Amino acid sequence: MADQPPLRLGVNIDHVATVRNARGGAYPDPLRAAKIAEEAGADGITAHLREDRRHISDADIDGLMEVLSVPLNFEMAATDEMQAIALRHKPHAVCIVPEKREERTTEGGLEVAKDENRLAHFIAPLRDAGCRVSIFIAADKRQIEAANRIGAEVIELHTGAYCDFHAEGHFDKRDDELERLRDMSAFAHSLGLEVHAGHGLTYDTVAPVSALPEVRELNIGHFLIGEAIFRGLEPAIREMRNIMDGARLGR
Ligand SMILES: CC(=O)[C@@H](O)[C@H](O)COP(=O)(O)O
Ligand SMILES: NCC(=O)COP(=O)(O)O
Repeated sequence: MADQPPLRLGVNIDHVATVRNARGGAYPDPLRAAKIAEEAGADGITAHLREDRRHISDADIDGLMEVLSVPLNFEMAATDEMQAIALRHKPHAVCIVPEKREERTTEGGLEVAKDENRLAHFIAPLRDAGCRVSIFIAADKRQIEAANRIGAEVIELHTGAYCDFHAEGHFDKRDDELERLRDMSAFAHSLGLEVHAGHGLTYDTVAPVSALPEVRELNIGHFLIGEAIFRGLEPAIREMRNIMDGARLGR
């Protein structure tokens, strides 16, 4: 275990903006949260500029590009509007995610296999602009193969079902999902893809995913922002970092 490559933590600050937008003001500031996350050991910051701007705003992305000392992973839907914003900023990374206005949070992964030709043309200029392109998908062989064919360098496996089964106490189904994540991360790695994972991860669910040898980065947000209410953002992130590192080292 000890010779595994380091596991990066991307802290998603979307839901600092959710709290800010609840009152329509400027507090709490997602940029301040991002700087605290940097101090706490985040290897990157993730922000999802949704079409409906329910949390992260265009100004937040402008500000993050100005103030961050760690890479920005810009999550976006595969739309012309978002592509233009990404090409204007040229963030370190873009992650293409599915989006439905009526959803409460990201449901499922991007259906790459049904939209290969359009997505291949959509991500090409992003890669040409130097952005590392990631595709947010379910742990599904067909989607992984399609993501590889369209030229993505990275896939991010959706861990929502694994986390939900854990929270609901359906531990057999949880373990089946974890097995799927294990198999599909190894399969994606065998194709030469870099493997990330995220969505719904908590202190109780992060260790087994951290121990998957091919996983290089975890993106975690909602739980950390919630936990920050009780213990502060820096301690919340440091605890997540400790659990990830311990699992990686087989402790
Ligand atoms: C793609 C993903 O899993 C997260 O970035 C998630 O999108 C956070 O934003 P929402 O909670 O608005 O879905
Ligand atoms: N891509 C996953 C992410 O950025 C954070 O998801 P969550 O921890 O907020 O569910």
